Amino acid sequence: MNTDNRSPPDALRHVKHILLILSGKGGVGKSSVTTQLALTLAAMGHKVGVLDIDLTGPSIPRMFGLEGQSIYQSDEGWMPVVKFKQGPGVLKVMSLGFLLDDRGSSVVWRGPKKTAMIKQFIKDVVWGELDFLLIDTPPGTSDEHISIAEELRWANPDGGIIVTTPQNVATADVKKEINFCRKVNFEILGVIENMSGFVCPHCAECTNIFSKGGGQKLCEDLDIDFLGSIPIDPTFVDLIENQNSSNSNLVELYQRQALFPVFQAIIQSIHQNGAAPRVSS
Ligand SMILES: Nc1ncnc2c1ncn2[C@@H]1O[C@H](COP(=O)(O)OP(=O)(O)OP(=O)(O)O)[C@@H](O)[C@H]1O
Ligand code: SF4
Repeated sequence: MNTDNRSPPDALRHVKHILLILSGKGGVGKSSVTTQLALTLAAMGHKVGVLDIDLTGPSIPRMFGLEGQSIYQSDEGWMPVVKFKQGPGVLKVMSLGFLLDDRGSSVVWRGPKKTAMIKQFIKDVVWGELDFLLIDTPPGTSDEHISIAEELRWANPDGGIIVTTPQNVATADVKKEINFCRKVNFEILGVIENMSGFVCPHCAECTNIFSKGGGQKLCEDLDIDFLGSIPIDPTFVDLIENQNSSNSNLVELYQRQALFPVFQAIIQSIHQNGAAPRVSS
């Protein structure tokens, strides 16, 4: 186990990119965006890990249809749950949700216990080789954020992706998230505007329910990248809500959804923002 706090933890030595998914407010679709980014990357043939550090309301197991799964602890550490493996594409998931006995309840923990758990999540999960590790954080800036910033200090993460909705785009919450990234020296990879318009299931026409262009304007004003907007897509909700743990062809199902090309474009703009891999292959 890693004891030198000036070098990246051993568990992250073979991880090429580390991205944090952040949001100023709850319910804007941060976990959905994390899930969709992971599925898109896996469908593109990447090795992907998802780490859910939302300790008070871990929703990632439900999003991947993995509720009820338990974690195997080897001599090296916790083995993440493998959701998908096909060709070069792999998707592994780790969440506090897998470690809770009563899966319906959320956890009320004080700062030191949260810090200890995040430390373990960063140091003790056996990811192996990954192209991307996506870290789903709780909304706002909380103890978990401070701890993750501290734990990743020597791991050189690529940076944070901020998820917002058109209604929340210009609010103080988003700006607080941006300030947090700047304070802890996380690169801001850009902003994703979620629930931006509604795609009609009948004719696929996109109607802008709220005003459009706020995310782009905010990014221009603050000199950060706008990564793209994601419409409300009822077919995606069906996919997430109706899957179960035996559904191993989730990635193929996902590729057929209207949102797949949207996420491919977002990943392309993340690439264009150009963080070099942390490790060479
Ligand atoms: N683009 C979208 N189209 C349709 N439904 C969506 C979309 N994005 C998110 N949702 C739905 O909105 C709800 C909230 O999303 P999600 O749980 O991802 O939000 P969150 O920001 O992670 O919330 P939390 O505050 O719990 O962390 C979920 O039911 C999800 O299925
Ligand atoms: S967008 Fe077109 S098909 Fe969809 S509900 Fe409106 S009128 Fe009907």
